[in-house]
Amino acid sequence: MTFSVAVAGCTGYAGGEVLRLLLGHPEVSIGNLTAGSSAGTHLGQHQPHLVPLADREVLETTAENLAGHDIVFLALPHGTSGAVAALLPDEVLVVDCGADFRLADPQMWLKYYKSEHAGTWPYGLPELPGQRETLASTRRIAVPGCYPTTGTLALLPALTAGLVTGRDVVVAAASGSSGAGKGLKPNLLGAELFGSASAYGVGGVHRHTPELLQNFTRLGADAPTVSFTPLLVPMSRGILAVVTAPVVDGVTEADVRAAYEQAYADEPFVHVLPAGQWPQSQHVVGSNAVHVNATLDPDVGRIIAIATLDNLCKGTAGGAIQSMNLALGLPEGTGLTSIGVAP
Ligand SMILES: NC(=O)C1=CN([C@@H]2O[C@H](COP(=O)(O)OP(=O)(O)OC[C@H]3O[C@@H](n4cnc5c(N)ncnc54)[C@H](OP(=O)(O)O)[C@@H]3O)[C@@H](O)[C@H]2O)C=CC1
Ligand SMILES: CC(=O)N[C@@H](CCC(=O)OP(=O)(O)O)C(=O)O
Repeated sequence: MTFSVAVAGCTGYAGGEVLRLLLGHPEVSIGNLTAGSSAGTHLGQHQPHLVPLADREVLETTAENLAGHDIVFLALPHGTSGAVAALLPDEVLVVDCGADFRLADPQMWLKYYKSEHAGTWPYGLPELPGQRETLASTRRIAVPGCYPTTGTLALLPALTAGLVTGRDVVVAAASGSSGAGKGLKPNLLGAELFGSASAYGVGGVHRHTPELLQNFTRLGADAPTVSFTPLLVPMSRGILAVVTAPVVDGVTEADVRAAYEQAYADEPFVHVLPAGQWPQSQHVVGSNAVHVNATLDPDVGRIIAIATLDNLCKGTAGGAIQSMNLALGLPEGTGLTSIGVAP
């Protein structure tokens, strides 16, 4: 049996990557494709790389067009998914790539998104303790933001092993421009982007800050604090996060090494690099892999953890399909690869 899938937001970067991966997934068949103002056009005009789907008509995003499928992916702008999801039957597996259902605290939603909170769904990060069991029995999945996935997986072993408390965490993460979606933003025009690196969302205002804190709490931190600064760098895909945090007294380099190797020993997509080798975004492009490494800076008593992933793959569509597989009872890695493209 194959599962039929509809994709809303098929003309965007996230929707396009969902479709690229679904085309290689042996257990699904691709049904209706919908978007917003592009309705009535053909997918090939927007996603020329998805050749087998080039002649598909892009439909309007309505309940009727999304009905009759086993699975619906929503790859729509923030604040759009809630209304669409409300129209879908409970038995349909709905996977939201947007932020609408990620946060548990409505006050945090209001503070960072400045709109009404749509609700909270199971979080699509299987690497969190106990999360595979939760995902296995759900019909609603909130796919994490790309920075929170990277920052959380960078610090997870240190938090779960009790090497850090989760206070005074600093995350600086550089993203490729596809993270911003297809819509042009002033700081993303070609002349400003290429040949230049820049910071944005500075001063604790980026909406992924509460998502990082929510994840750190989930990993055992008591009242965590984080200073998160996103950076835009001239590459199309990829995120590289540098995460530092004070270690508790007595933690050694050997403790750090052991914590990372143990935490990820059985993870299919998270790879701890050999000691002294540091993640590079190029190595995970096109794959669902996360490359991680960590060390101790003894002079300042801080752990330095570095992680990289492809923002459109493990950071969005790949992570979404990994969680989908769990919810469908399929092997978790179906249709996904941990092998990147290099150089
Ligand atoms: N890019 C990334 O790395 C990541 C993105 N995400 C999330 O995925 C979602 C999509 O992001 P992304 O693909 O980057 O964005 P894009 O701007 O590239 O694509 C947006 C998509 O939504 C459609 N759309 C826009 N407005 C509406 C509407 N009112 N009704 C129906 N469809 C609409 C667009 O269709 P049309 O062509 O008709 O305008 C397009 O298909 C966002 O919530 C984003 O946060 C999550 C993690 C990472
Ligand atoms: C470079 C860039 O602009 N990145 C996006 C993050 C994209 C993402 O993963 O997050 P959401 O799903 O929450 O949109 C940003 O900072 O808004």
